[in-house]
Order: sequence, then C-alpha cells, then structure tokens
Amino acid sequence: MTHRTDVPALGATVLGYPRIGPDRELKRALEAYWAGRIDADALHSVAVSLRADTWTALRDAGLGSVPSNTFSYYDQVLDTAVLLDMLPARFRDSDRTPLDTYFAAARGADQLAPLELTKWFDTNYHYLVPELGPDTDPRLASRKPVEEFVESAELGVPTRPVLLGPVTFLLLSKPAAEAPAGFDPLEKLDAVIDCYLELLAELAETGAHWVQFDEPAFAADRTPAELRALAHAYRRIGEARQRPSTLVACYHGALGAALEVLAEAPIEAVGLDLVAGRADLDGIASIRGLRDKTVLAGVVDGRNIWRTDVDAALAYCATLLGVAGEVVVGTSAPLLHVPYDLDAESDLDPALRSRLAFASQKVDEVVLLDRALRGETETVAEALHEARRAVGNARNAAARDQRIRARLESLRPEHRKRADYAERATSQAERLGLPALATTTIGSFPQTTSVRRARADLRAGRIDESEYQDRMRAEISDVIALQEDIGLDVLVHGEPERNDMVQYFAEHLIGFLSTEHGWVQSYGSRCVRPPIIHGDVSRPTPMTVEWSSYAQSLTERPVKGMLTGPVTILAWSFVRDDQPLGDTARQVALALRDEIHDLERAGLRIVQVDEPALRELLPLREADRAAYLDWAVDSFRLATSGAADSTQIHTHLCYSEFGDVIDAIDALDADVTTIEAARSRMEVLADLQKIGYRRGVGPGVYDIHSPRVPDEAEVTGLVAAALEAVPADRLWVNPDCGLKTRGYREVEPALRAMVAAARSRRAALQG
Ligand SMILES: Nc1nc2c(c(=O)[nH]1)N[C@@H](CNc1ccc(C(=O)N[C@@H](CCC(=O)N[C@@H](CCC(=O)N[C@@H](CCC(=O)O)C(=O)O)C(=O)O)C(=O)O)cc1)CN2
Ligand code: MET
Ligand SMILES: [Zn+2]
Repeated sequence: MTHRTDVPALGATVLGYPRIGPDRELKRALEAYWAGRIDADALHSVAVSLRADTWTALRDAGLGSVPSNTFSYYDQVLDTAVLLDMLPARFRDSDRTPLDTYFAAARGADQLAPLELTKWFDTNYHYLVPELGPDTDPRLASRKPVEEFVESAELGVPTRPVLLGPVTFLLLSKPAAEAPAGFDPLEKLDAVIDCYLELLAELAETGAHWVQFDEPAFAADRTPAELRALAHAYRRIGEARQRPSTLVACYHGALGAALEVLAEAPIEAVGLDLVAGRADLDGIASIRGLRDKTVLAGVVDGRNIWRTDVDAALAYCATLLGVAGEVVVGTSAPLLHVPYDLDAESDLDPALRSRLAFASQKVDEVVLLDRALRGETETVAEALHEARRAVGNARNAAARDQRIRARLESLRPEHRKRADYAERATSQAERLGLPALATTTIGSFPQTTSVRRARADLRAGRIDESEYQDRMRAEISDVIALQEDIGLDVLVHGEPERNDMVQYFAEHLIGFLSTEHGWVQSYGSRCVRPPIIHGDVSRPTPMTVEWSSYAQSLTERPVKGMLTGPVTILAWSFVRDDQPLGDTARQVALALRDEIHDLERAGLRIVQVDEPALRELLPLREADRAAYLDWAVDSFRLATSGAADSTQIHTHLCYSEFGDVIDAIDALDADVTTIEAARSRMEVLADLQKIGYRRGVGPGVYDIHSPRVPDEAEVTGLVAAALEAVPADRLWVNPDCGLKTRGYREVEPALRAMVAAARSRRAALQG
C-alpha cells in the first residue's frame, strides 16, 4: 500500500458547505457581473472572501478536517467538466475569457445553447449536464482545486479538496447529440482517472493530506458494469504513486452493493449517509474490508434542518466500532442544501428554535458528537445534556391537531374518486364551451421589478397592506387585459402576489414556518427559501380566493384558480421527520381540498393544481418507488376529488422527463395535464399514447427557460406534431411552464405567436 502512515488522521468533518453567501453575496455579485456592473476582479474578490470566511469558521468551530473546492461560481458538475477540459466544442474557439466561457456553458451566450440543467438526485438543486462524445479528450485544464487548497493553506487552514468522483461525473453526463448511437460516457473513465491522478500528485506535492471524492450516484440502483467501474476507478486511484489520503463519500441514500466495492478498494476512508442510507448499517459487521479503513459516520442530517438526536447518532456510530478501523463523525450529505445560520433568524418561537439546526449549528453538532464518541465526556457533558433536552422536548412539540387527524381517519375511498371522465368531460364542455386546441398559460406572468418592489416595500413598512393589495390588483387587471387582447381562451391571474409557488402557501397555512434568511441555492444565482413543516397542517382562511375571484370578475372568459399540489409543497419544504411523508402530504391535501371548494363557490370553473416536483421526489431505488407513487397519487386525488364534475381540474408537470412516472400521471385523474415538452420534441406524448391516456393534455409548445421568442411557424410545427398523437378536442396549446422569470418583451410576442398558430390549425381542422 502506498498510503503514508505519517499523515494526520481524518478529523470530524462536513462533506460540503453552502456557498451562495450568508446574505446571498455571491448571488448579487454574479448578477452584477452578468449585467456588466462589476468586473471579474470584483467578482473574484467576493469569492475569495466567502471562501475565507467559510474555512476559518469551520476551523474555529473545531472541525478536524475542513473541506475546500466546495465553492463554485455556478455548479460543481460544470466545474468538473471545465477542470477536465470536457466542454462541448461549441464553447471553444472564441475570444471569451475562461470565466466567460464557463458562464456561456452555464447560461448560453449569443447563439450558443447552454448545457442542459437538470435535478441533482432527489434534491431541489440543479446541475449542468456535460455532453460527451468519442472525441471528448479529457485533459487537466484548470488548477481550481489546487489553487483553493493553496488559498486555504495560506490562511492557516490547510483543507481537504473535494472532487466529484470520476464515475458519478460520467454517470451524470450524457452523450452529445452528435455522438454515435451506443456511445457511453463511461468509455471515458480511464482518461478521466488519468487527469485525476495528475491532480492528486499535484495536491500531494502542494501539501494536501486528504482529498474527498463524491460518488452519490451509488445511492441509486446501479448495474454490475457500473459497480465494476467503481471498483476499477478506486483501485487505480488507490494505487497511485503519489496522492493524499483518500475519502470516498456517498450520500443521498444507502450504498448497498457499492459499499463492499469501496471496502475492498485501496483507499483510506469511506463516508456513509447514516440518515437516508441507514440501511447500510444492517450487515455492515460482516464487511471485513472496512477494518483497516476510517468510516466517516454521516449521522448529522445534511438534508434537513432538525436538530440531531445525539443518543441515536452515537448509537449508530457505536455499531461501527470494531467494524471500522476508525470512526469519525460527519454529516450525511454536503450542507449545500440547508441554510447557513439559524442565528440570522430574529423572529422564531424559542421552542421551535431549540428544535432546529442550520449549517452552522450542524457543524457544532458534528464537533460535539465526535468529541463524545472519543470519550471527551467531561468537556461535552453540558452540551450533550442541552441537546438531549431539546430533542426530548421536540418529541412532543410537533403541534397535533386532532380535528385534522380525525377528518383524515374518516375519509373513505369515495373521497379519492370523481365521476367517470366521460361524464365530467361532457358537463365541463357544456359549461366552458371551449374551442378545440384551447390556448392557455401555466399560471405566472413576469415578476416585474415593480411587483417585487411592492413586496419589498410592504416588508419594509414603506407601504401598508391595503396599498400592497391595490398594487397587486392593478397588476392582475393588466394581466387579464393583456390575455384578452392576445386572445387566450383560458386566463390566469398571473400570480403577482406570490414570492414563490410554495412559500406563498406556507405563509398561509398553519404548521409551516417561513424563514427570513434561510436561502438555499436552487441553480446558479437562483435561490429559494424552503419553508419548514413543523406541525399538523391546516388552513385558517382561504389563501387564493380573493385574487382569483377578482381576476374572474374582470372577464367573461374562464380564469383558472391556481394552487400548488401536496407533493410539490413537500418536495420544496423541509419536512417533518417524525411521521411518514404521506401523512404530511394528506394533511396538505385537505387544506387544498377546502381551497378548491371555496374557489368553486366563488365562481371559478377551472382549478389547476401544480405538481412539477412529482418526478423529483421519486426514490432513487426502484424498490422504494411504488410506495412513494401511492401516497403521491393519493394525496393529489384527495386534494382534487371533492370538485364538482363540471369543475375542470388541471395539473402541470415540468423539470424532468416523465417516462418513469407516466402511470402515476394517468392515475392523478386530472381533466387536463399541461406538461413540459418543447425541448424534447413532444416525446411525452408517445409515452402517454402507449398507456392509453385519454384525457386532456397540453404539451408545452415553447421553452420558457430561454429568452428566445418562437415564431408562429415553429409553434404550428409542434402543434401539428402533437395532433399526430392527440385528437384536437383533447389537445391544449400552452407554454412549457410559468412565465415568472421572463420579461414582457419576450412573453407578449411568444404568446401572440402561440395563439396565432392555434387559430390557424383550428381553422384548418374546420375547413
Ligand atoms: N421553491 C421553489 N423551488 C423550485 C422552483 C420554484 O419556483 N420554487 N422552481 C425550480 C427552480 N427554479 C427557480 C426559478 C426562479 C427562482 C428565483 O427566481 N428565486 C428568486 C427568489 C424568489 C423570491 O423569493 N422572491 C421574493 C423576493 C426575495 C428577494 O430577493 N428580496 C430582496 C428584496 C426585494 C427586491 O428588491 O427584489 C431581498 O430580500 O434582498 C419576492 O418576490 O418577494 C431569486 O433567487 O432571486 C428560484 C428557483 C425548481 N425548484
Ligand atoms: N403555476 C406555476 C407558474 O406558472 C407553475 C410553475 S411550475 C415550476 O409559475
Ligand atoms: Zn412548470
């Protein structure tokens, strides 16, 4: 074995840390740089100071090992593609600087399409998908991990560089459009490893004692060939002539068979997710290969914001003693997906505060647990005692609402079932009188500066609630007038009053908490503030009825009520961990069921219940999927099945390919499903056709994620393609998703083109 024995042991650590800045400094700097308001040096100095603050804070908190290279200007997968010179050819040969080339790949530039953005495992984080082909020729092209190591060492905090593991990197990549059929990105494995070996030698030379490779792809089902690739990669890396000690971390679930592979590899440490992947503890005692390794016990939840149950965590660590050569405490996952610091929240109920831990508090928990594990009982006694008390209180603290529980108990199968679709379709057609190829949008209209400013003014007390209401009503009235002028058939109120489609509902429901500063990166500079579901959910008053009924009062045409579905509300919140997700989802569903009832009474004839996260929450392992889809479908049906036959229920899905959940989409039993499709040229329609789907469907006819405005001919082409799969009376014409991130300069001509295309096809059908 080539590993040197004189290097320090791995100390207690976290797998990664937030990077957007405690006050979203990076977001602001990036957006200023993109807008040309600051230069690259100014952007760089913001990055340098964020990194320095993170490293020194982690060291001062007492971690034994501090990670680096967890910073990114946009995304760690893109960083890796750039590190290895694996960007597609379209980004080469330009006079852009390396930094601007990086941003071009992330965001597009001139005529260049950016890399595809897609969900990172089962999180709300999005990464950029590398496009590889046979000609992609990996080469160590950047020194970012080395430079960050040097930067940290100069601050007196020599760090542990974190690298995206070669196998996960390739499994997350896709074949470029021009690659020959059958090309598999894993063909590039040895070439990528060669680059990493060069990097490892340089890191060792520069003084790095440890590195971390992340291989979260092995928390999902993997083929024998993929497991062999993992074994091969860490044999080659382990046998490298010169390298730092090597930790391989897997997270977002159990490693399963991959654990034995890593246990056999000639590396020094394995990181286990003992929250989402606790199943790995079963049978771990028989894995002999761990006896000469360090196991980083990920017992502090990196994905949720609850304080750790210290006794349970220490018990999980204890099961590893004797199995592993050494046990150190860590987080279950990088802390990228939780907010920075609970102390930034000024307005929390103290009882609730004592149950929570954000990134900074989690670092303290790791340090505390590691000291306890090492038997430093005297120094940690008081802190452990305090932690136990908080967890003890928490056990009974989640507010229970017997009324909701009794109501859920009393529900019967008929509360999940509407009349047959044929009957509903007839009564909806009579009531709505819509044309074939009806046109609509997905809900939001541009969130203009003036809309956001109104909300900021309200928060700052510069305007009062009634002035805020007036401004939102004025906005709704403009949006209705515009839609009438464009000639859309089914209108929306535009959602100006919503800061976010989940947070808005959280702010109106009991059982949810919204944070002031709890920002989490979603992609690039875009952040969300996930609400915290801490108790039983109920709806004190209607949440959307005033806005929707106001919009409906302005027009004869049908306006769609607009709600976010139970699965998406859970997916984009921090959830309770004291009861099954399905139980929480059904509580949310009841609140939505009552909201739909109130919308109907207020005269709304159509209600849309968005479920864009339906695919996102799909478990990584096949074995867990049926149970998930059961509660996901059940909660949607519970929310919507109280509607009258003549009320048309729409749902909307986006952000992913839906092949895997196509039966569940059918089982939702919505009257109309609008679904992202423009970028995949309507592939979803073939999937729907295959299963005999027979209700209304609106495959998106233009991509709202790009500022490009489609022309009428382009939309006509997509409508014609869709008509091959769906008859005109069931086909809707709409964009891919909501318009909130776009500007009116793009939205208005795009919608006009869309309506013109629908009209001309409609005329052709009649003629
Ligand atoms: N929760 C959630 N998850 C999701 C999505 C989603 O829509 N919601 N969509 C996908 C991801 N897409 C996303 C698209 C856009 C943004 C986005 O634009 N986020 C905004 C924040 C949105 C927000 O909360 N806006 C607040 C304003 C918050 C704010 O920045 N306020 C300023 C001051 C107000 C001002 O002058 O702008 C401040 O606090 O400093 C509002 O409208 O009220 C941002 O990063 O800038 C995020 C995710 C998947 N996951
Ligand atoms: N109704 C929402 C909107 O139009 C749906 C968005 S799906 C991410 O913004
Ligand atoms: Zn959408």
